[in-house]
Amino acid sequence: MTQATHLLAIDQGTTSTRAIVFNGQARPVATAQAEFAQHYPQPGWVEHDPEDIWRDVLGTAREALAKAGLSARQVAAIGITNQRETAVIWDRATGEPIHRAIVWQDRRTADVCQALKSDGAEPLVGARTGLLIDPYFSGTKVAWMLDHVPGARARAERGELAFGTIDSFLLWRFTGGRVHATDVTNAGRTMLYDIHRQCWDEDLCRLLRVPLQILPQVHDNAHEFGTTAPGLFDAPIPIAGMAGDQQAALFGQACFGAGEAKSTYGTGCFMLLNTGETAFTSHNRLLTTPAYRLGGRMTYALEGSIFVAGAAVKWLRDGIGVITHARDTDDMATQVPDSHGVYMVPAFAGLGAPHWDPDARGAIFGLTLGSTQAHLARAALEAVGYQTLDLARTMEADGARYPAALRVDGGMAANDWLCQFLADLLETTVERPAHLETTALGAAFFAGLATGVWSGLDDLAATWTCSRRFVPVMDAAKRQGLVAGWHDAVSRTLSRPA
Ligand SMILES: Nc1ncnc2c1ncn2[C@@H]1O[C@H](COP(=O)(O)OP(=O)(O)O)[C@@H](O)[C@H]1O
Ligand SMILES: O=P(O)(O)OC[C@H](O)CO
Repeated sequence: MTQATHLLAIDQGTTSTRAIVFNGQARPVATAQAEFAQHYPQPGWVEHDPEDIWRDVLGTAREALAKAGLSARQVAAIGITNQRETAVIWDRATGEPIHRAIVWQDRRTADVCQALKSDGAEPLVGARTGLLIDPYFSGTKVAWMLDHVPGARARAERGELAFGTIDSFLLWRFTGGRVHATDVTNAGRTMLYDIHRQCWDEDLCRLLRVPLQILPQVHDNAHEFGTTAPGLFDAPIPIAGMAGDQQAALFGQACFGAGEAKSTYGTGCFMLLNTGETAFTSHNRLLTTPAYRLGGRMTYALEGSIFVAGAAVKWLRDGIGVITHARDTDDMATQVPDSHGVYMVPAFAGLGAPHWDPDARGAIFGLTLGSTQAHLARAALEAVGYQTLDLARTMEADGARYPAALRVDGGMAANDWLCQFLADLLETTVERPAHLETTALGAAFFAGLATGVWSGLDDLAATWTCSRRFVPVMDAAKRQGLVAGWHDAVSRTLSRPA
């Protein structure tokens, strides 16, 4: 009999989908990737076509297995990790989405959120979910679809529709419509899930006008969720790991101890600090979120969420054509001694932590006739550093035990200039692992734990290796000057005074 020793991780991100095959030593052996279309039907709206996502997930999964020369029989399990909060509603009978997915960056429900805040709902939402009221989270997006797709609310109340974040939609498709489930980390981003009692919250469902019958079942991250339907692969594969991408990255970075943190630089940037079994409450507008649940035991994290990191670089490439490749920014930032006083505040999708200003919009300050493309590129990278610094300082202000070294990952962490700038600004060591695909690795870890490929966290921690450490070298006066300029730029970007 063929031994199943490999794991297939699906990383369904905001701009691309990756499938990576890992061997039993947690080394990637084959990767397939596909970028997909972003839809911006109105300013501030962002949508994805769930059919594009499913096509790419299946396509990249098959391609990665083929590249690895593996049969599905040699795969112990699939682990799914996903862009979080993005909401899909589909018909249970046909599996067809009733609307394009509303993406986490989408701001269309800003007014609904403002009304909820004005009605004084924020303390209840905070106490139950660990979140703030913001269009970022799934709940108001779900209600929007039920209200705007003709007949949807009535169908939802009759039990004909299912809601899920991307993980849940993919699980439904992988299992041929047999399983409607999610995991605690994705449920924890809906604004409908009580992260302390660990169940859907009826009061919040009523408040947000989301019928309970459309919600998925919620499980641990390492769990036998289901098995792939016949015909998808040359043999059925169990789906045994599921987690939101930021929590998967924390797990893939082996940040298992309280006080360990990582920052992931993809489309956005998300810094998560493991706080152990304590759900740490922020007094400075950070989020409390499930980090992972194993064997029914929850580990929590404190999270700082920045909506635009790599997205600013993508905008330089696709929006205004200043660069050809994202990686060009590394050389361009090095070519100039500084940003020439240019600051970019990338509030393209409002501002996340610690400002939570959905109405702020992006701005570039300090342009002169001497400003060049290189200055713009450098300002975009610098903005990512400054925003990370704001998160780190906010965590400190909350009294959270902050790590001695910050582990970084995500596509943008390949940028050496950015990693050095982060070390300089944060005045801390920045550690970059040998494999930047820690999000996918985290999903593989969960799937491997559920199926016995790995026996416990010690096994996983032993696989983590650092490829490069960046240590701070910038002098204090320079740093303080730069940071003061950033705070001035942010204060001029906020839609209301800070
Ligand atoms: N070398 C680089 N320097 C700067 N930005 C980069 C680099 N490589 C990738 N990026 C940016 O990182 C993002 C891709 O990272 P990825 O982790 O794949 O994102 P996601 O999972 O959100 O789709 C893109 O927005 C891209 O512009
Ligand atoms: O696509 P990413 O990797 O930037 O992640 C998106 C986040 O999960 C949104 O909360």
